Formats: sequence, structure tokens, C-alpha cells
Amino acid sequence: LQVWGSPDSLHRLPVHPLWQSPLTIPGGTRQSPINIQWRDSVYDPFLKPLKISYDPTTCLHIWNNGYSFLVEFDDSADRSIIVGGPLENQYRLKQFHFHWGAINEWGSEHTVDSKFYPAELHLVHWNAVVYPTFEEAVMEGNGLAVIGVFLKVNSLSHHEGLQTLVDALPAVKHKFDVFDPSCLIPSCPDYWTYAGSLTTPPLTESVTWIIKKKPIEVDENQLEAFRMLLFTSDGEEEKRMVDNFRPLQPLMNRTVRSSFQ
Ligand SMILES: NS(=O)(=O)c1ccc(S(=O)(=O)NCc2cccs2)s1
Ligand SMILES: [Zn+2]
Repeated sequence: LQVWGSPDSLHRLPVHPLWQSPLTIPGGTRQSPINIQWRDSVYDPFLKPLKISYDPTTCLHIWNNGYSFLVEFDDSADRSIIVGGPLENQYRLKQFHFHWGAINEWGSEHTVDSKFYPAELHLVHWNAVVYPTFEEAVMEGNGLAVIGVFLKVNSLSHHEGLQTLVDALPAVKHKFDVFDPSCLIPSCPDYWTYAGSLTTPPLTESVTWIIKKKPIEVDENQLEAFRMLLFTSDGEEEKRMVDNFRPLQPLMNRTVRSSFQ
């Protein structure tokens, strides 16, 4: 396992129970997450800007699924979609969720030049143009598109949009009225993109990853609220929901492209 961080935090990265079993896809050639080596990424001038149009009223509810908390959207029509970027079709927003660490030294799934961020947001979309259901899209190479956004802690920057989610966490089984997740995506258009996989079971190699170069900034209390969630259900011995990120996977025969020079 990588050892990273300032000398006083030379802990070994936790291997979370979720990942202790050899959770690799036999013969997997495009697994996620990966380390993005900035200088090895290749600028592709043909990459288009990513166009994001979300309808906040498609927001359904927030819930704890045992490895993260996720906010689900009504994906029965093309109301919250992304198009452009590296994508051939438009993709429908299905849900978003986060991965985070027990401390700010780690928590993201992807790393940039071997640097972890304290957390990473994933907005999961599926190709409803080509596939009839999300479950079928999950099994196909061009079935999913996930936007990854890094979270950085800056005690002076309280993130208004994130606070709406944080306020709902204590209840977690929480009905939302409206929430527009584009408020969680940095306005800077720059991104990296590569062909990868889901980072939790079924780990299918069906994801076009779009990783935003700029992180969003949140404050410590907001991240602490994530760490108050539990992996365990009522009545079980409490296990804090932290370190729910998959170990880095080999790049193998892949190139990471950048939309910026
Ligand atoms: N961390 S990540 O963004 O790579 C994701 C992991 C799992 C995701 S899912 O929403 O597609 N659920 C998986 C499935 C549900 C039903 C059939 S497969 S997204
Ligand atoms: Zn994820």
C-alpha cells in the first residue's frame, strides 16, 4: 500500500473491510480509481466542454446504502443530463455520492500526482439513449459517465450548497424538495477523462470518468458531518462510515486525456 502524507502522518493507508477481499475483476484491464499523473496526461483539442443541465426538481431522497450516502434522482426522463465532453451521447443523472477518509490526509478515490484529497464526489449518469435501463447500462463499456469532483478543506470556506446535504445527514432517510447538484461542480471547465470502472461491486468496466481539475472547498465541520455516519444499522455495534474508498488500480494500457493545456 502507498504510504503518503507529512512525516507525522506516515500511517499506512487503511485497507477497509469492504476491500480486504481481493476485489479485482479477473482479467480487468480498465479498473478505477487510478492515480492521475498530471505530466503524463495528454491534451486532446477535440474534447468538447462538458454541458451540464440538471433539473433540481428531479431530486428524490438521500439515504445511507451501507458504504456511502447517496442522493437519488428521478431518471425516468431526460430532465437532468450531461452531454459533450468525451461523451458520444447524452447521459442521465441517476445519483451522486461521496467517498472520504477518517482524516484529511486521505479519502479521495482518484489521486493527482499521488496526492489524496480528503474526499471525492461522484455524480453517476447512464446512457439512456442506447440502453433501456440503468442496470443494462452498468454492464456496457459506454454505459455510464461519472463526474468526479475533489473536495478540499479550507476552514474559511463554508460551502453553502453542501450544507444543504450536511443538514440532512442526521436524519439521512430524508426527503428532499429540490437540490441542484451543479452547485457542487466547480465552474472551471477543465477536466481529465479516461475509460474506467465502478469502484464498488459490481466493478464493471462501464464508466467514462470525467475528473474535474479544480476541487471544491468545504470547511472541516462539513467533512466531520460525513464522518458521523455509520456503516452499521440500528442495534449493531457502531462503525463510523470512513475510509470508504477503493485502493488505486493499475493504469495498464490507458491514457488519461486532459481538456486543458
Ligand atoms: N464509486 S462509483 O461512482 O464508481 C459507483 C459505484 C457503484 C455505482 S452504481 O450507482 O452504479 N450502483 C451499482 C449498481 C446498482 C445496480 C446494479 S449495479 S456508481
Ligand atoms: Zn463513487
